[in-house]
Amino acid sequence: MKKNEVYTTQILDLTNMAYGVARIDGWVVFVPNVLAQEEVKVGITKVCKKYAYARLIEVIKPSPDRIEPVCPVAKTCGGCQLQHMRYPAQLAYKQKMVQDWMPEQEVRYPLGMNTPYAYRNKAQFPIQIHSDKVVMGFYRLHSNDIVPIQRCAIQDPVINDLYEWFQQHLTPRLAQGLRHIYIRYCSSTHQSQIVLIGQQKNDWEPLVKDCVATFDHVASIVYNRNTRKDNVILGEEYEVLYGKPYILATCFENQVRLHFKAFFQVNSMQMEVLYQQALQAACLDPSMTVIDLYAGTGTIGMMAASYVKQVIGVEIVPEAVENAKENYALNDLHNGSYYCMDASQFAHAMKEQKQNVDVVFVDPPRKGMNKQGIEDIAKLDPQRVIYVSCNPKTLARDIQSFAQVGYDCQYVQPVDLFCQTNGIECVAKLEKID
Ligand SMILES: C[S@@+](CC[C@H](N)C(=O)[O-])C[C@H]1O[C@@H](n2cnc3c(N)ncnc32)[C@H](O)[C@@H]1O
Repeated sequence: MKKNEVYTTQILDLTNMAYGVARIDGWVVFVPNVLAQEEVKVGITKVCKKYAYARLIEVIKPSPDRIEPVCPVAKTCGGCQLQHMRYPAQLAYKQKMVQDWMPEQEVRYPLGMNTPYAYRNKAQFPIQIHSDKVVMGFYRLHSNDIVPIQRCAIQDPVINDLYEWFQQHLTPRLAQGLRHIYIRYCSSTHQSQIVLIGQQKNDWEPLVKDCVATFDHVASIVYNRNTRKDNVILGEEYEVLYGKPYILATCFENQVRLHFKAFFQVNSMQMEVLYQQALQAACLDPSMTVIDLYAGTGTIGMMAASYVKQVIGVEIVPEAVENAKENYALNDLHNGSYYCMDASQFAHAMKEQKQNVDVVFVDPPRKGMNKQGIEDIAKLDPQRVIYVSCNPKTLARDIQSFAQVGYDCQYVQPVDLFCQTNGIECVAKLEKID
């Protein structure tokens, strides 16, 4: 098999990265933008030792699940892998993907959105200067080239408006040294935040004034200095150019003070569906002590706080911990204490104190938990662990580790927070084996 060769083939299946799988002359070939059972014409783009990649040239026999993507750059932009698939088929695909990672678990049908577009409350647009022109957009799949999009179909329209405004107003002089513009918008409070990320601060005062005068929802503009050479987007130092370093969001009836460095689910509507599932699985009562590990700004803990005796929260980002403490006060909740610490180390230290714990919520980043942390949680002897995860692969691994220390997974409920993409959130209910 050689690069640029053209083949007609059948797509057998989709991988969890939403690549179609074909078998051509004994080679496994991965093709984006196709669906299972389709007959397609493809061109080979890369040949590795045992497999190859190809691009779609033509769909000869389309799947009944194929639709025309809403976005004109869906095929080239790396953001959405599934825009060409009907939404019910996306949900079925995600259920199968989660089930494939954990064949022995009960994986329920994913809870999806009625309108699976315009949901994202946060965007990070890379910026480059080419031939004295500012280029903003999203990265092309597996590349650092920017696809200069017009409006993104999964972003909140307010973020698209801000993005268009910056496209028009950022001159090469003002964009000098900038790497990203990060925009967050909370529709429930109608507040947006803009973070200019780069290596140098430019004369942005007129731009800031103009932006604030144009959009009544802009509540915060921040310069974040990032001189790192890797692909971590945010740096440590920052300077507030307008407003505060945080904006206000909501989670259920609670107000959430949200620092730009603090995590917040990117789909606010489905975040509440997800947390409702976590709450339901937790079966809380007023005598209980609950731990909220990987707590962010305290959103899960605050939701639980009114049902239990006390909540103890742990989070590693200091600004998020500060927000969590402020958020309890803001919402007149008095039974939460939050600590800035590594979650596993906290579980270890708590075990020494022999404190009674009834339910543990864990919501780690994509890499999941470590075995020691899981063992230490088990030594706290909670009745149940509610595991919220954005990565079914590490969730499957950690469910097995919990099983080894006496916790049985009762079910896994996927919730679609990332419509049109191959991402999925899950809630797993783990119960102590008596
Ligand atoms: C998926 S987010 C969940 C946040 C929060 N539960 C929410 O829903 O908004 C994971 C959080 O874990 C935090 N984190 C990452 N590594 C950590 C660690 N080793 N110990 C404690 N928190 C950590 C991150 O800063 C982030 O806030």
